Amino acid sequence: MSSEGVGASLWQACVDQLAQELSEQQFNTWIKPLTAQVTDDLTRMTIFVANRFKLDWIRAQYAARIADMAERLSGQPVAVELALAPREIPVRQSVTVQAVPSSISEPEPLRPGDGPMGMSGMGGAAPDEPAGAFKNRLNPQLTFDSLVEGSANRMARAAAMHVAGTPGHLYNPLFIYGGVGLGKTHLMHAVGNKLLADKPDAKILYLHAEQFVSDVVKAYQRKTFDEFKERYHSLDLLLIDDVQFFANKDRTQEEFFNAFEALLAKKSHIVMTSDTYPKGLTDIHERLVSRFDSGLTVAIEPPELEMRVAILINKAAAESAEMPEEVAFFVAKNVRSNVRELEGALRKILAYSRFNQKEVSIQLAREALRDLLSIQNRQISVENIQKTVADYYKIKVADMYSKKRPASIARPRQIAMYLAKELTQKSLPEIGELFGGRDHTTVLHAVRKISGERQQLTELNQQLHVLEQTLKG
Ligand SMILES: Nc1ncnc2c1ncn2[C@@H]1O[C@H](COP(=O)(O)OP(=O)(O)OP(=O)(O)O)[C@@H](O)[C@H]1O
Repeated sequence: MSSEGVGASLWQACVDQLAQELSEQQFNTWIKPLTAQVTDDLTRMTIFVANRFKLDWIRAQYAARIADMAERLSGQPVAVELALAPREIPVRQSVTVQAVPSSISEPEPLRPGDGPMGMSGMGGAAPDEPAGAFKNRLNPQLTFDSLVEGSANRMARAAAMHVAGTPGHLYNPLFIYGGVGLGKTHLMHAVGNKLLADKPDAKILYLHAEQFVSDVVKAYQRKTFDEFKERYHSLDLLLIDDVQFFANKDRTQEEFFNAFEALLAKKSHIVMTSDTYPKGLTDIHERLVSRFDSGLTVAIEPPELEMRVAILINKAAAESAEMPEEVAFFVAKNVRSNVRELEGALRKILAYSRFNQKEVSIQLAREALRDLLSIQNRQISVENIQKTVADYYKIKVADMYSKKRPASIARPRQIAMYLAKELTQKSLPEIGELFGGRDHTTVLHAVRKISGERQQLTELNQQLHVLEQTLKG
């Protein structure tokens, strides 16, 4: 075992990466106190933890993630063991965690408020948070300043700024919707943080809809509805994330309706997010849906290329790292789905660069992202999209290139064109060529039509999700 040299720098690279991925509070509570020893051949890493409680927590929440990280950085599997720090308890107890793909190893998410959570620190209260203090659950890092503006979020951002500046007036409630990882949560925290900066006494609460459900359940069990009402109805600003989670929860919906009415009556502001626009929500009472829609409803779209580049450059600068523009373009062209994935790619590149002590370049980005790029190269070709879409809608693959125009064929063809634009790097003329030599304007029309309808038609949106998941494997 060695506590210096290449082993130590592997551990340090993991720590650096966790420092970027976790909130400051999570990092300071859980990761900072750890020490580790790594064998010189980098096959085993032993992490020392102060006590059993912490050991269990690290094992459940971080061990597999660290193993995965170490494997990516060193290019070989690293067995991660956890041990009680010898200082406290002399007998060493250890658990072995093998590096496994992160999709499998990712610990079950906790309910917000139960413990530390992901990067944005949603509801992540450390166990030793003082009892009784009013917790607004805002993450101070998620501000307007750190949110890159682009056409994808311009309207939502402007509305959110307005609400933060003059809450209780226009756009109440503000309903923000869009796909995963596009910055809805960030925007909500930004509203809260700005209002808090302007009015430090304002009573603000950010919470995930699931936390509200769990608060209703607790109030039920403990017969504490008066306290519950007191707490929610007295707020100046309620920020509630992912309200689609209220589906089928009648009592929650009733309590939310009451809180909603009480808050609006006293000119408190409500900001909500969801994965779909209000009328697209399923299993939520009509009276609530119509309330959701009674202020301003705005969408956040996936960021376009230039915005993705700007986000990468900004985030790298926030880490005091160099990100040449050509590298940012390379990454932005390859990671197109959402900002969270873009951040993940950036973290991999920076960790890889630090660990290998190499400057960030396209070549380095290619190496750091090789898994991601090989998945893309392997799986998503226009031919693959055509075949998958044809199978899904039960038409012949040949109809993708044919001139036939009945809707039962033309529509799947347009969907396939849309997916080809979304999921591959082909240009419009190239896609047109692969669809039986069609003009690029035909492809552009299809892309615009399907992406517009996707925002309005829940069923189409769901079908596209299924197709995307299938194609991405
Ligand atoms: N325009 C942007 N500028 C900078 N960072 C952004 C931007 N949009 C999103 N992010 C970052 O991307 C990550 C994902 O964003 P966020 O958690 O707000 O997404 P979301 O839309 O709430 O997703 P979900 O529906 O999965 O909760 C966050 O770290 C956020 O800070």
